[in-house]
Amino acid sequence: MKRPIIVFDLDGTLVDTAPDLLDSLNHSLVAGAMASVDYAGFKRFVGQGGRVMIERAYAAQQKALKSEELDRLLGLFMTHYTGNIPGKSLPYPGVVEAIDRLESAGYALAVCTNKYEANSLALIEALGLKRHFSAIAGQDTFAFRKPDPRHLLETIAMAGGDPERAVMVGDSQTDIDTAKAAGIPVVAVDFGYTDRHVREFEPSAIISHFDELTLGLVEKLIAAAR
Ligand SMILES: O=C(O)COP(=O)(O)O
Ligand SMILES: [Mg+2]
Repeated sequence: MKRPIIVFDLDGTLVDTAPDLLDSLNHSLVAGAMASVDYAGFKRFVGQGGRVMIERAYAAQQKALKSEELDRLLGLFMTHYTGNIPGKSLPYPGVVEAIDRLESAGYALAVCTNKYEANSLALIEALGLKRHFSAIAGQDTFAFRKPDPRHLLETIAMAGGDPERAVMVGDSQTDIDTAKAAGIPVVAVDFGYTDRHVREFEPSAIISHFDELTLGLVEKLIAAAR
């Protein structure tokens, strides 16, 4: 029997990875003779993985970027980021308790992220959370990635979850658009990485702390979606 499932985004939702992503982004930008970026810039550039983050930083500084140079800088970013895992990254307050609560109630848990799969696995493992997740799918796990709804639907399938009893939890427009396109209710956290408030993207619900991700809320969202 397929299980009800909660699918989490990773960066900015389950784990506050900003300090490490920002350090690695700036490490690669400085190597490309670019100005480094601050947290506000980072929040605009993150969301589609390292390659797009570097491309967006160049575009914001109106600098041309050849594809070989992008490959080189992405390599530097990846080596720096991967070698530093878990760095300063920590789960957001209440994540561990929410995981326990949902698991005890019979929900399968999964991660659907635009981070690379290897980095996602290494980070979740280093934080001691891997055993809780039935599937961890990154941007390179399938041939498509968020906002393509198949990334979410295939993650649910990989985890043995029931798409009719599924909820996505995310921090960005990408997550909200993905879930809506998949016909799955979506809870937005309002503390993640987006330069516009998540309410503008009209998620099914908004929470400001994982304590608010109650069984009552997910049951209500699943019932309303059927
Ligand atoms: O690292 C990124 O760019 C995005 O990662 P996320 O999908 O887990 O938010
Ligand atoms: Mg995110």
